[in-house]
Amino acid sequence: MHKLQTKIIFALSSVMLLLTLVITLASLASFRDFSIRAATEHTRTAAEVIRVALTEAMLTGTIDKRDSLLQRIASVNGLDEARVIRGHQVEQQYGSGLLAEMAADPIDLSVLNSGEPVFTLIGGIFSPEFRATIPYIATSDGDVNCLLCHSVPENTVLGAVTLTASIEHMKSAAIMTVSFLVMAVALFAIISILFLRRLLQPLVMTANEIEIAVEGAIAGDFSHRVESRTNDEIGKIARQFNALSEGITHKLSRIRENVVQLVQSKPDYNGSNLLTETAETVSGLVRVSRFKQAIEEDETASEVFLRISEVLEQEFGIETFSIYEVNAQKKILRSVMVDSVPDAKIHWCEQAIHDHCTGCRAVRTGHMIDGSDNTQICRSFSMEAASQDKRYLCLPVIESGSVGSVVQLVFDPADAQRVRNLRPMLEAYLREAAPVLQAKRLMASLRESSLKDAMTGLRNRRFLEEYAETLISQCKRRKVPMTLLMMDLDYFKPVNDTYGHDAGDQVLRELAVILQDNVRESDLVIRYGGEEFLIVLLETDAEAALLVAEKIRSAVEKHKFKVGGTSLSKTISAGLADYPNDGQAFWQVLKFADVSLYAAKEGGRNQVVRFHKALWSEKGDY
Ligand SMILES: Nc1nc2c(ncn2[C@@H]2O[C@H](COP(=O)(O)OP(=O)(O)OP(=O)(O)O)[C@@H](O)[C@H]2O)c(=O)[nH]1
Repeated sequence: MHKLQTKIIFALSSVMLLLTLVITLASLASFRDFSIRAATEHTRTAAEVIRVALTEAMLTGTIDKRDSLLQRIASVNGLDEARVIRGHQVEQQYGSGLLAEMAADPIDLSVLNSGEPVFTLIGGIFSPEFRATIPYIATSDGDVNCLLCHSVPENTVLGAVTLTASIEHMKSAAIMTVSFLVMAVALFAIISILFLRRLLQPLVMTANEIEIAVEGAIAGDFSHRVESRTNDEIGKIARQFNALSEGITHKLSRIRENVVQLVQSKPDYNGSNLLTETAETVSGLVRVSRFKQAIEEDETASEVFLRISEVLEQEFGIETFSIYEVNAQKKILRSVMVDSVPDAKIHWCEQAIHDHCTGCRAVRTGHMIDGSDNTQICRSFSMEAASQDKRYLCLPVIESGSVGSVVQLVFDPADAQRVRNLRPMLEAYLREAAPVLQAKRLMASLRESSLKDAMTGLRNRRFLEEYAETLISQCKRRKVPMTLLMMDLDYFKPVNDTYGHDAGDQVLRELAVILQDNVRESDLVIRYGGEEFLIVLLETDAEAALLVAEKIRSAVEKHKFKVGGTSLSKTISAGLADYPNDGQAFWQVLKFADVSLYAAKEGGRNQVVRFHKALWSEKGDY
């Protein structure tokens, strides 16, 4: 049975039981009282009858026969015993009389002494009897003057009569009445309980349905409805509960739709808690928004990649992954992160994708590649990883319609479902990252181009201004030399004058290639001015730099510059100075290289001059 119903019926039964008990006790008490009163009256009457009979016997002289008189009276219905005892005065006047007429017990004695009647119940609860011991008091009033026969003062206790009467019939009547009352109360209780059960049924059923519906709601299922059975408050509760459930479902559905739009993928809520899942997705989106704010404030694309790697590791618990950056122009793919290690070698894919980014299926198709069931989907997935039964999921990061980077998750088959579940949220992160990465890359390339000379593709003077101090401090820290080579084409003005400015530009472009080809990749070739070039030879002392300068001079001398339809020979002059021998400050060494170049021009051009103190001493300290 249901708890509420049990409680109410138990309470009602208890009340009924208590009521029965009270009624029974009250009935018994009143029956007892009634029985005593009736018996008292009955015995008083009998006592009076005996007195009159005894007086009559005395007057008619038949007092000797009083014994049989008393026996006859005692046999009257309702009386069990009638016994007369003599008082002390009568005993003195007439002797002690019959044996039965002597005081038999303490009650007799106390009545004879006090002159007060005693009425009491005897015989126990199962066979109750009423005993009355009533005194006969001498009086001159009334029908007969007692004092005529008894020479005693008025009000003397002449004797007493003890009568016992059975009250068994009263007990039976009481039991009958009480039984009837108990049965009536029990009947009333049964009818009340049945009625109450019927009355409680809708309440209990509604409460049960609400309980089931609330349990469902706690588990995220708001589809349960409660039947409205009555038109009273219970029915109203059911209707209002349904309205509440519908309201929540409606609002939750709207929140869910919005969340679906934000995540751009319908989350799989099957068998899961809708409310908890939605709340978790919203929290996830808040984290995505914070992530977006953080990456927008980051300086470089590398920092953004680092944050993506932190999200993968800390939020999604993925420790094995790759992040690739696509260079669409060169069609190469750079590994920016492998298992949280920046700029690590390609590990989870075949190395070939580095030189051919289209080898990566995600780059080629621009779609997510799910290798959680079949690793053969992408041929570039590392054969070694596949042999270890690793699976993968590659998510392209689309920047303005093309793949800018790829995030590859690598996991065990047992983790496949978990990875599938977190995919929508990860995609939300990547969607936020895409425009930011694009902006960072654009900024980087703008910055790069602002530091480059557009015509020759060499670094420009602005670059030098930015990095000069860094170059010197690097050399100082690593205790390595550095030589600056200042170069200038000889008689370049006539080229412009004779062949035109475009021809002059072509000569400068070809010269830039010659310069670049004759130095190491780590050296810096800078277009310093119009036809003036600076080469920073890192970790190179002046002796070694002299050889490089000579090699360049010779290469320029041998080169045939294509100008218009014809070819042209040109020479170049160079001046060089080194750190730390010639100067300690970058701009000082540069100045000395320039002074040496001037000396080379002065010395007849097409030559290399190494700085020496004499070139500057006339001009004083730098
Ligand atoms: N076509 C072209 N000419 C340039 C550029 N920058 C500077 N020039 C020219 O380079 C010439 C430099 O001439 P000058 O400084 O007189 O020296 P030069 O004729 O090379 O003779 P020396 O340096 O003394 O051997 C000038 O005519 C400039 O106009 C450029 O970007 N393109």
